[in-house]
Amino acid sequence: MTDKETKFHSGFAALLGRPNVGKSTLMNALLGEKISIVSAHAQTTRNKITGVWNGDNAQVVFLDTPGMHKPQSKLGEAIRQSTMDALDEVDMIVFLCAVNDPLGAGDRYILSLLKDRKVPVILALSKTDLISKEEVLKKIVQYSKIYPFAEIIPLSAKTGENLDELMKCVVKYMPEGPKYFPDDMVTDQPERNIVQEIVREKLLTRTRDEVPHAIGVYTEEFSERENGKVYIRCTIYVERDSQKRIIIGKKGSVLKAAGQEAREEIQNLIGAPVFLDLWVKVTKDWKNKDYILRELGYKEHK
Ligand SMILES: Nc1nc2c(ncn2[C@@H]2O[C@H](COP(=O)(O)OP(=O)(O)OP(=O)(O)O)[C@@H](O)[C@H]2O)c(=O)[nH]1
Repeated sequence: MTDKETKFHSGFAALLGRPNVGKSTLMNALLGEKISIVSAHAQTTRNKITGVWNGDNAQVVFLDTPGMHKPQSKLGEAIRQSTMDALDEVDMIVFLCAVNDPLGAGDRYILSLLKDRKVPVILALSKTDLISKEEVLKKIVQYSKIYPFAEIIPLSAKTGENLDELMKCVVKYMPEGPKYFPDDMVTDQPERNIVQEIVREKLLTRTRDEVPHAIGVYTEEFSERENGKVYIRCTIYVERDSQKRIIIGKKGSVLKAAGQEAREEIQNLIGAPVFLDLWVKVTKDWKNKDYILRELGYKEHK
């Protein structure tokens, strides 16, 4: 074996893209485990989630970033800032676009944020299963004209097409380095955050038309009880009384069904029986309240 083959490569890769292009789906396909929430609804990924990919002689730590867009509120600003901070720490960027979306102002905005950064950017053109090969080729040409991408890889997280190719490419740009995390660790996201994301996903899938983006979930307590059960209490923040009524539903039906589904998923994840206690709290304009942003992990505690 030559020296080159035995060297270990490792580093950090940020996954970027407009909302709904399939970042979470790709992450899950690459890592083979549900670590970040997937929903047909845009803007569901709020926290910076780290996934760890292990290959032969290589390890890649992914930072799954929230959908990037021009900030409209303090929450939006905090999300964008945390994304930009993450970009200064990575070894490379994977910019994900859906081939069936027209190349638009949103993509150009993200690329304008990337242009001053020194790290290579790979363009991953996702959802190739949705259009013909000829159309995919046209897209590749179109994108190659607007940014000096290090590589362009068409892929589908649904069918698995070119996922190996993507990882080969990512590894190629990783510097020599240590194994940062043990093999069996897929994410370093604390269980509390995963719980929040699951509860939020279950509520959003039931209420997305009525309360889009108005829900924030915070895990107040996560403790193991003597009887072996895990007690979890979450507060669900909404902005108005009317939204609280929607979240709770007739005779508590919405909250109950969402809670039951979330509980089952959390149980599977942590492998212990769970008691999930959900409380809904109306906090006007919670998206602009600094203290709640801090609680939700978007700003440092002072
Ligand atoms: N046909 C097809 N659909 C896909 C593919 N990847 C993702 N999707 C679908 O696209 C939608 C959005 O996927 P997500 O993974 O939630 O997107 P995201 O970029 O993480 O979204 P945000 O969290 O809002 O930033 C879901 O309905 C997925 O099932 C793909 O390769 N092919």
